[in-house]
Amino acid sequence: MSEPLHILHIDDSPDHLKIMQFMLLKAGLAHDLVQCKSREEVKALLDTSNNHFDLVILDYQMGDSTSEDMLKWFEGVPVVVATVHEDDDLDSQLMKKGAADFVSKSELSPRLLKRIIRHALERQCILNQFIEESWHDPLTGLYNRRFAMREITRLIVDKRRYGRNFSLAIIDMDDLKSINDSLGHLAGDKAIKFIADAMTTVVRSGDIIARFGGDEFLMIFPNTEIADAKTSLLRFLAHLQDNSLTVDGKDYCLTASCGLVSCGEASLQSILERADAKLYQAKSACKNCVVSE
Ligand SMILES: Nc1nc2c(ncn2[C@@H]2O[C@H](COP(=O)(O)OP(=O)(O)OP(=O)(O)O)[C@@H](O)[C@H]2O)c(=O)[nH]1
Repeated sequence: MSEPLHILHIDDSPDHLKIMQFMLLKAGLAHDLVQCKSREEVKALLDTSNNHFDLVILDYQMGDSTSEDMLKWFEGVPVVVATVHEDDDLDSQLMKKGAADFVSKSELSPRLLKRIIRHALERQCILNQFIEESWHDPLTGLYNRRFAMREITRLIVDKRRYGRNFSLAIIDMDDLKSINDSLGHLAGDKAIKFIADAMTTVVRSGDIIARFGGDEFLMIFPNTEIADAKTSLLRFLAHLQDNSLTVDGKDYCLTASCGLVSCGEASLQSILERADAKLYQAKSACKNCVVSE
């Protein structure tokens, strides 16, 4: 647990805001505290700044409605729900919806608060490790297809909201089957890893590389026009030409084919279909090339 902790406390009662401030002080955890009185204040805070919080303490009853919907607003951050309700089922109901813990305001003490915060942070740390692993491909260490789909969907929303263009390429290794057949499956795995490392070497920070499946990869270029994305892909192919894979003391030159598209107002499905069509052209032409729209 790295301190000071950045804690966001949300409660519509001025008294409870003061009590929580006091409890946190007495709990003796080094922290800085941001407090919000309404969901509008929270929204504005999350929209306008680059705030990252380590922990959120959320009042269950906000005005006439409950704050259950707000549990989704803090992905990857533990949310402890505090309430005056004495409902035996409410805690498990809230945990199922993503709350890290639940505390009754009438039972709250600095000691209990400190324990709840520590446990919530430790559990979140373990959970985040699992989440991180679930986004990665074990062979290459690259992001996996599931992560890539989520990122593309996020970029499509960004494009609609802010007009930011992005480019995307599907990359398919050339002739992996013949490597598998002649050198064995382990050498094929080594070749896949070699291609993945080459991609990692040439991309700019901020670009996203994922293993799409088998010997196919995705390169996603946020805020990038197609000409710049093409330059990165050509750099990648040149890197493959200049560096060879060594298996049993022999060097092998690997190549790949790339289908590149610019992603304007389009759906995930149509972006992938268009990129796949360009990849097909690259494979049909001569392989070891980039075909773009
Ligand atoms: N070693 C290894 N091989 C894989 C893996 N995933 C898929 N493959 C193999 O990769 C090959 C991909 O075949 P294709 O893409 O159809 O053919 P290719 O030989 O790469 O030829 P082109 O794509 O036409 O250049 C198949 O033989 C798969 O069995 C993997 O994780 N490891």
